[in-house]
Amino acid sequence: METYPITVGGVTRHVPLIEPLPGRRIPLVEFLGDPEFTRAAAEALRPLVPKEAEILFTTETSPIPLTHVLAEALGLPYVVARRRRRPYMEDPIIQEVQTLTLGVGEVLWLDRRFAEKLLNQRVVLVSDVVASGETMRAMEKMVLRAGGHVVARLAVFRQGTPGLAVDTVAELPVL
Ligand SMILES: O=P(O)(O)OC[C@H]1O[C@H](OP(=O)(O)OP(=O)(O)O)[C@H](O)[C@@H]1O
Ligand SMILES: Nc1ncnc2[nH]cnc12
Repeated sequence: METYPITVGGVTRHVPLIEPLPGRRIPLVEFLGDPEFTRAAAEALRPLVPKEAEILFTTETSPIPLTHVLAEALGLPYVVARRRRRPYMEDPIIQEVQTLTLGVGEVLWLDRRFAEKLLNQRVVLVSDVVASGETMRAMEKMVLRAGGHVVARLAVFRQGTPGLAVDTVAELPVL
């Protein structure tokens, strides 16, 4: 399998080059199962978190360990939007995502008991990769619908030109 080197915070990984759409190859970022890479990325993002931040908000799947490590370092709680409806969800916030970066549309789900944690809070959006920016846009809508205020949008890697402003610490190529 062809790989591509990606580096953040002085830690390098040779990750698979995938082709989610014909003629568009991208390095696949994955934090799951890699504590050293995850810690390096969280440390790189940490200075970008505004002092007034009260809670972090992320999505399944790969950004979860990243957000967990960052939240622990900051002493802040975090909330995770799911990518599938779970049977125990009550009155969830349901948000469509228009992204086709990986060739599929998505829906994000946030159980009301977690949405309540965002009410009147200063929220930081956290992701691993921002490409089209549509996932971030959907996350922001969810925070607004939950009654929170977004004070920063952060991702480790930027890929191409996202459709909204996101602070990042490294670039990914589209090959
Ligand atoms: O800016 P966008 O074009 O919206 O792309 C970025 C999104 O894509 C990735 O999720 P992915 O679909 O890989 O989910 P996974 O972590 O569950 O594999 C990433 O975690 C962001 O959520
Ligand atoms: N390079 C990438 N790695 C993982 N998830 C992604 N989503 C969009 N681009 C991605």
